[in-house]
Amino acid sequence: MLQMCNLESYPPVFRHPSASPPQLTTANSMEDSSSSSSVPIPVVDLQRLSQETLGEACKEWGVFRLVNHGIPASLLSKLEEHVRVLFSLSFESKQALVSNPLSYFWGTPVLTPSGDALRGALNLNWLEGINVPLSQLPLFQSEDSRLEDFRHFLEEYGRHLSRIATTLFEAMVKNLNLCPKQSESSLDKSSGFIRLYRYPPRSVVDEACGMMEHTDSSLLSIVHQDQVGGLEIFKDNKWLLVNPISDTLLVHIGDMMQAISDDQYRSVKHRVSVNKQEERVSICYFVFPAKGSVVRSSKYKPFTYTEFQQQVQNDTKTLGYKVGLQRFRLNAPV
Ligand SMILES: O=C(O)CCC(=O)C(=O)O
Ligand SMILES: [Fe+2]
Repeated sequence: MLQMCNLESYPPVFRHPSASPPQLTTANSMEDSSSSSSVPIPVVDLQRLSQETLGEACKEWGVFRLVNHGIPASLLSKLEEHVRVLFSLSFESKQALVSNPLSYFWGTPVLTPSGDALRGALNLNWLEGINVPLSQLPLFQSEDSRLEDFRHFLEEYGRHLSRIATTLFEAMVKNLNLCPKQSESSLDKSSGFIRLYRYPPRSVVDEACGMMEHTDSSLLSIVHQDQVGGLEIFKDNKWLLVNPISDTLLVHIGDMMQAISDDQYRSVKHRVSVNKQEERVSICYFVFPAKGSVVRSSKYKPFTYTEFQQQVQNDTKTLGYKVGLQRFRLNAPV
């Protein structure tokens, strides 16, 4: 039986009883897909930043939990509440209300630079999302007072995320002994965007996939997930469940950070599984290098983020998935 409570809020393609997300697959026979509930993901304290903990987390894991991040718990809970209310509106209302520069999408997390969904030929990701380019958020106007409040909370949350990303990035630059100029030219605060996601429940399929496995193209990604959980990371040939801990953010190293660290830091592979009973909501932030600045690395050919993004889009269109950094690796097998 379909457990979605508010059926008309879901995109039509998810409502049909026979519609199915793909199942979570195992990448190879060595891989154990069973998830563990007590994964010792490293914890980084933003108020007392330890270079040693940070460096180890980025090198060994490519992901860490962030505590003492300075975001008031009340802001996060109000924002999460607004996200739930917004997603619970009818599909048609969301299409009408979520307008430029925001965009509403479903079935894929890959968007074109103008915010249109880029669905690969292959698999439907069991999610809907709202894309929020932070630098353009002040342009978003709505007569609806709920959306005005929502914009206000997003702006406040965006300011915190930009502060956190800058602090972490500067610490990473130090940790990697990169020249300090790298810090100015590499993290472009105005590139930051927020993705709000809702993953509908799906009871008829075991191990249903909400978001296919991938690495983020960003420098850094900062994730807040609700208490439902479902995010999994790939480590030592195993998929590990990242159980939610309230008031704790999750920071992922992205592809751009892996490149500028000369592969010392790991862009962590992750995915999202679908809960059988409850919908899941997450609020994710991504930040990038300035589009035109050249990413230099001893491991990759020099490239700009624009070129990287273009390649990801082409691969998604033609192959159905992202190849990523491998496309730019020096001496990559042809
Ligand atoms: O929903 C989540 O927790 C993760 C989303 C994600 O991995 C992404 O948008 O790249
Ligand atoms: Fe991701």
